[in-house]
Amino acid sequence: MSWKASERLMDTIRHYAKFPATGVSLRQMVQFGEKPSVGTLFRASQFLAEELPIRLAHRVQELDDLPDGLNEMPSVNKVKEWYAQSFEEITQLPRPDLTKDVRSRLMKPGRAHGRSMFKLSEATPNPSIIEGDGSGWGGLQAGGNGNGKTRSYARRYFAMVDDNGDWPAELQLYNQRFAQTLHKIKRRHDSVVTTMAQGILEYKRRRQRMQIDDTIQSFLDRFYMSRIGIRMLIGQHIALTDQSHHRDPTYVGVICTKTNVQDLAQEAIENARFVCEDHYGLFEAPRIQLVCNPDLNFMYVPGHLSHMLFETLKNSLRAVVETHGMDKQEFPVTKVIVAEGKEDITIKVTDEGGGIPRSAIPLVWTYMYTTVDRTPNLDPDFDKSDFKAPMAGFGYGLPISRLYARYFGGDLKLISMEGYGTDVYLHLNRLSSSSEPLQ
Ligand SMILES: Nc1ncnc2c1ncn2[C@@H]1O[C@H](COP(=O)(O)OP(=O)(O)OP(=O)(O)O)[C@@H](O)[C@H]1O
Repeated sequence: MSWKASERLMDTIRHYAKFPATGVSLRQMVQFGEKPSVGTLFRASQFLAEELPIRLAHRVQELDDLPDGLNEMPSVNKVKEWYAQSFEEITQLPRPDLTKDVRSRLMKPGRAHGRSMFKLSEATPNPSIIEGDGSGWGGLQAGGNGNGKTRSYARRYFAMVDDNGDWPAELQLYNQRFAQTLHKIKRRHDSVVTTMAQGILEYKRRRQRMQIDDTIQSFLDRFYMSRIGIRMLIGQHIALTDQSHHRDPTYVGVICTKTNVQDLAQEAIENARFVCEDHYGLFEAPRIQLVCNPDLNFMYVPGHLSHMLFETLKNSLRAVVETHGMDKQEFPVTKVIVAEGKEDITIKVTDEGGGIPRSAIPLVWTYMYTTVDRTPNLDPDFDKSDFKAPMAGFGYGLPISRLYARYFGGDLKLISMEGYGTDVYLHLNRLSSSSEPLQ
């Protein structure tokens, strides 16, 4: 790798890291509707052009400050450079000069077409931003065309703007270029989880540690949670910008306003059983029974839900096969029960896979805890797609799934009866107005 962060860039990063991140709720993310206008997208780009560097800067700083030599591990450094490089790409992207007229149109609220708008909570005001330079851009950027003065109106994620009349071509062009940059960044960060895992392995080997301590555990929780948020905002923005092909009208970006739980659960069951058959060379994987109202729909990110279900089901199937023996004719059936409440949709996965000893329960939430004998090779290409995983092996399945659940205000809980089986409760918050958890 030839790219290296300069001291000047690191200074800018340290400056951005002083600002708090601004949370965005699922509800705010869907306010764009199916096809946002050029002006509305441009406003979102303005917000992200500041918000993403702030979030990236926090991570660079935190990676830099990791204790006990963890910050010196080659893979940890590699991840840090990716964050710094992405920071630079966003902050250096040339921005269009806006005429006074365009600026005021961008500031004028538009009308929602025939539908009532959700009431929006204000974004966290940024104390370091001074009102009034009129450039239409916030003033955080030290490089690029930032002129040193600042204003605050751009610090809002969703704002429907006045769309009467055409927007100048530069706006559209900028939106496209911004989305392309985000796309490149998203790809760069595809293998962050495995590369960080590699970094932790390097550290464990160097320090001869069996487990990671609480500081590192909570760092990883924060780090991966932040990654989910960054990828959510990036993925959402790319999907909203790309309006070239006809999309399902129930989708707003990567959010589906009518995520059908039964369909998704059925698909996750099939995938987990397939992986299980493949891994153990079974003619037929243990069966899984699904109890779910077929009409149950709610607003969620299908990709996240698939991931959580697939991970927990895989764990159950593995436990069932390993407890009862691979050559067993008939395995006990794992049950998936979906309950619909006003607040939560809860999915319970009940298996008869022998459970987990009580002393090991806290460990299942730690990164790198697994009962797989040999952790598979950490192939950097392994998680090129966000939601693919082998049968088992890194000890990331449960902690990462819990982060996905918590990201939108839900949770993941596990209760075991050692000697019998395990119940996993996946709570999904259906109100979805909770803001992102930011540390
Ligand atoms: N349903 C279950 N029954 C019994 N043990 C389980 C169950 N779910 C998880 N475990 C235990 O918890 C450990 C950690 O699970 P986790 O999903 O985090 O990692 P993993 O499955 O080992 O690897 P991967 O990162 O590929 O998911 C497993 O290795 C297993 O020992």
